[in-house]
Amino acid sequence: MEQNAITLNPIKKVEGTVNVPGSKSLSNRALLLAALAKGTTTVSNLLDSDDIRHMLNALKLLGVSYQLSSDKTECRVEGLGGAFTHSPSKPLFLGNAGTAMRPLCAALAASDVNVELTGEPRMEERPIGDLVNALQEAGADIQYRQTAGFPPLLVHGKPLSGGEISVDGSVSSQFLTALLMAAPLFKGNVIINIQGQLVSKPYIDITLHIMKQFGVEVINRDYQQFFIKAGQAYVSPGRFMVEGDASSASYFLAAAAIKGGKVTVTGIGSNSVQGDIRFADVLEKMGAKVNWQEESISVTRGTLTGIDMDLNHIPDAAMTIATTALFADSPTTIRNIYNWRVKETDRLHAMATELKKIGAEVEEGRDYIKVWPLGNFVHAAIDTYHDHRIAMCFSLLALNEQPVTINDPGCTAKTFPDYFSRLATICKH
Ligand SMILES: O=C(O)C1=C[C@@H](OP(=O)(O)O)[C@@H](O)[C@H](O)C1
Ligand SMILES: C=C(OP(=O)(O)O)C(=O)O
Repeated sequence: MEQNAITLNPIKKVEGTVNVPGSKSLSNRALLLAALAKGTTTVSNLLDSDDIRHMLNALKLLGVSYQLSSDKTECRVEGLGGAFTHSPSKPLFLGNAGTAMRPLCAALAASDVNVELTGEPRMEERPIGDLVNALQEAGADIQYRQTAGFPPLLVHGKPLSGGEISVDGSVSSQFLTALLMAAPLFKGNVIINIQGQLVSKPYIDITLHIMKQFGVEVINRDYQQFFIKAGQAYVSPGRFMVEGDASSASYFLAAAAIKGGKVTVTGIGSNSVQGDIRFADVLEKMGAKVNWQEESISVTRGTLTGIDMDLNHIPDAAMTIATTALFADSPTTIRNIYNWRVKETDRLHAMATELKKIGAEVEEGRDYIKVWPLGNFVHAAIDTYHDHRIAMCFSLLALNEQPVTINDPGCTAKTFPDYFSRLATICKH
């Protein structure tokens, strides 16, 4: 259900500290590996949001036992000690959570279960064919319920023997992540060869990092080939602490770069395994002052200058640059972001459309966006296309002299349900 629009009044200054909620990428990976591991895992600082709820609901239907704390940020998962064994009584509804759909598809294909994977209408437009092809090459039985290459899927899981498989990495890194996380369920050695140019590469580092925490080693041959030796199994690390979400941090850091005051985000810092912390380097390049601590990042304002950069390595946080660019003194070009088009919405088109509404000059290319600085903002109602990041990026427009209206602000529930109230804690009007 859509929420009423909110209007943010012009913000004069931002100042303060925000503790960002747990990382979506780490929360869903941790829950899945905890379910497959031997032993009990306590996942701490779990994100409480729609994407995580979909993973938790799916695990419950798959017969995984867990206890969730009353504030839903800690989960004690009883590991199965191997593949799933229980076929759910109804389809697993995974909303629009790529980090649930893709990894569950691979893990279930290698488990002795029959299951249907469904999602929101947009999920039925988000590609999964490259992952299904790779799994079918490994002997998996997966069928498309409606349209070839897209969910919903019927997975007739069975033990898979392993061997050499290839996956195209040029649409989403989540396909490779899914194969890597499922590989220890295969009986033999697994060799994964990458075809095409691997996108969103740092998310693979998150995957390898967490697999290691759960006791599985992957040999990474320069992101071209991955080798997972047979006989490895996930073992609970006891407790897994989820770091703060680096993409969620980007909005507060950008606000400081535009109109600080000093803003500090805690729960994430120089120690992070998430590629999206490199967003702070981009802000620095634009002219903001960035201070790194092991568990926090602080930003203060600078005179912002436009940049021309390939931001394929930070696809989610790169959206924040597209609205920050309005406040710079020269144009900004964000390159190599074709896969913005296959996420929560066609983000390249949506960003360009909404930026134009507030009077900005924008060029939308096949795989890039160019944004010119804006002097006179026009008050507009921003459509959010069920995309949490559009809502959060465009909230930054209130750092000018005009208000901004955000339609359906509740869409931030995908990864950051209380985003607007946390933003309010650092705003001075
Ligand atoms: O593996 C992950 O946790 C993610 C990978 C990225 O997707 P792509 O690999 O599809 O770019 C990112 O956009 C998404 O929000 C989370
Ligand atoms: C692309 C995103 O989500 P998903 O995990 O569904 O791919 C995102 O959070 O920006």
